[in-house]
Amino acid sequence: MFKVLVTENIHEAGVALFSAAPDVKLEQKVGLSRAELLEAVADVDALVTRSGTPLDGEILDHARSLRVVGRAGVGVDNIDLAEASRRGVVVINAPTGNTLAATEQTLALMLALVRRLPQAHASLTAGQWRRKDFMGRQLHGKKLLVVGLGRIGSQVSIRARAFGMDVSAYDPYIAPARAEKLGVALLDDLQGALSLADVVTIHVPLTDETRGMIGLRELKSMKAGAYFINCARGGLVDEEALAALLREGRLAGAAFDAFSVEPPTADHPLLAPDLRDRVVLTPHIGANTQEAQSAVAEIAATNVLAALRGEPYEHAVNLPFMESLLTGRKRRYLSLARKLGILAANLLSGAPRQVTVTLRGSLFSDEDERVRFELPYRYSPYTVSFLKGFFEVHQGPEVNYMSAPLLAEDRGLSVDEAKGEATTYNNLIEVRVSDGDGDVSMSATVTEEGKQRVVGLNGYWIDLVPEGRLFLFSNHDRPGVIGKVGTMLGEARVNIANFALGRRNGSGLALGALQIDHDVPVDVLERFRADPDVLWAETVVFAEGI
Ligand SMILES: NC(=O)C1=CN([C@@H]2O[C@H](COP(=O)(O)OP(=O)(O)OC[C@H]3O[C@@H](n4cnc5c(N)ncnc54)[C@H](O)[C@@H]3O)[C@@H](O)[C@H]2O)C=CC1
Ligand SMILES: O=C(O)CCC(=O)C(=O)O
Repeated sequence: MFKVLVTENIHEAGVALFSAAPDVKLEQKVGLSRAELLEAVADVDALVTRSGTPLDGEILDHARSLRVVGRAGVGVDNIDLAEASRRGVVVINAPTGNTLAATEQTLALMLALVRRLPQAHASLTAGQWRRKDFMGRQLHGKKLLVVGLGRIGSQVSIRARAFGMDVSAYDPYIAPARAEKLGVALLDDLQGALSLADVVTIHVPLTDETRGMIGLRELKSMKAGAYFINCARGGLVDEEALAALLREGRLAGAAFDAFSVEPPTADHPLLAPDLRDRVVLTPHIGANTQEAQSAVAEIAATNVLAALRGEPYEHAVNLPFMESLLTGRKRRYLSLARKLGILAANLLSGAPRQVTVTLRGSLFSDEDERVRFELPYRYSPYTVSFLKGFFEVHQGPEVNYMSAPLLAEDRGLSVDEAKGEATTYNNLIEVRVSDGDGDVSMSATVTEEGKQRVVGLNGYWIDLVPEGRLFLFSNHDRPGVIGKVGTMLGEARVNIANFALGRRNGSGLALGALQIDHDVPVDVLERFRADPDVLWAETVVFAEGI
């Protein structure tokens, strides 16, 4: 039975899916204090939230059984993604469900702002009839700047163009072709773009990069008499600076649906009584339509249930890739990369400083492995899998695909990736990892029959099956060493299943790799290491099922 806790009001469409699930025990507790939330999360498998439940490290610490967080909406800035990832908690959002609701709210705010509808309404309902006081501006022919041309920004652009607006956008992360298709001019300089627009609307997520991206400098770059709309997130815009520019009359008006503190306190700069004529403010209701709420709740519930049940699901925001979407062949390489990580962690003597993963061959050239993890962890699945294997040797099996890139970051391990042409093998993964003093290099492939092979180790060509228990050593290439290995293992009653040797011509050194059926006793290993012909020796164990 999965215990699912819903901490906010989500639409009945989502609640019904949980209630109907025979394997779910549903609890809905809305408006919990922090102390109550800490207690309530203790034994839940999944949490479902909207934007009002902050999920930070402390709460995640209390949620010991938590595996999935479902966010019935888009923005996940209320969830500490890194902390969730470190604990192996998958965060799933519902990015498509409320796009049109937020779009329509933006247009509603824009119209309300330029025609001063809330002020006119308030005046009329107060018994006044002041037609000449409510002289507005028309949108037709005006320049609109859309900051963030994603789902909502695109839909806003389409509608603004239908109003006869001249639309441009600032979004360094989208393809120019996309803007072109929308009939939107893509500008690459934010300050310059701001200076041209009559109306600016922002639709970016709140991230470390975007926090405060519209500060005093940016607001001052805006055209005199322009309008600013924020139907995205508080924290993107310096509200204090905006209020000051509105007060000076430099900007004509601002409409906000989201605030840096929600609900905003009475002394919030945009709530100042002298600005009431110039602002339109709504209490974060951009996604509040029946249709959007029903859609996001259903999307979130469906995917949370699938994730709990181990079935394929969509919209995980902190998973570097979906293993189930990779082909069988790619999954063989994924597991091979993890084994290279295990091998490297056993062979490297110091703390890792730098790793380079090079993928060679056509298997790695397509784009279906697009990494969706938050910046700066946009690594290929194979790099992530290598890191997982590497860290699990010393950190234990709880290291997962989400936490592995974070562990690299935490430990100051610099990760580089490269792609290249294949040569001897159709596809090949090469890894070099260094600890500052020395390094370990490996290359590995999967044969046509699907067999994994390590074909290069520290510059030696070798043919090593990375399975079960391995005994690896490097030695002076002199007669008698192989005999000593056989005698030593025989005396310790360790059976040899496979024996691979590599030589580097002219080096006078050789490398041996044996597959063995049992562990080598520690004293036997130490005696072998002490042999003057032996440079180093290690045993490596690959758990079954990797
Ligand atoms: N007021 C409300 O109730 C709602 C607010 N939102 C907010 O709107 C945001 C946008 O939602 P979607 O359009 O669905 O997201 P999206 O992910 O489709 O679009 C975001 C766009 O911002 C761009 N971007 C990221 N960093 C940028 C930067 N530094 N400068 C310029 N562009 C940048 C991205 O490239 C992307 O194209 C959400 O993250 C959420 O915070 C979403 C739904 C409802
Ligand atoms: O879910 C909410 O409470 C608001 C919607 C929103 O801001 C979002 O989806 O990012």
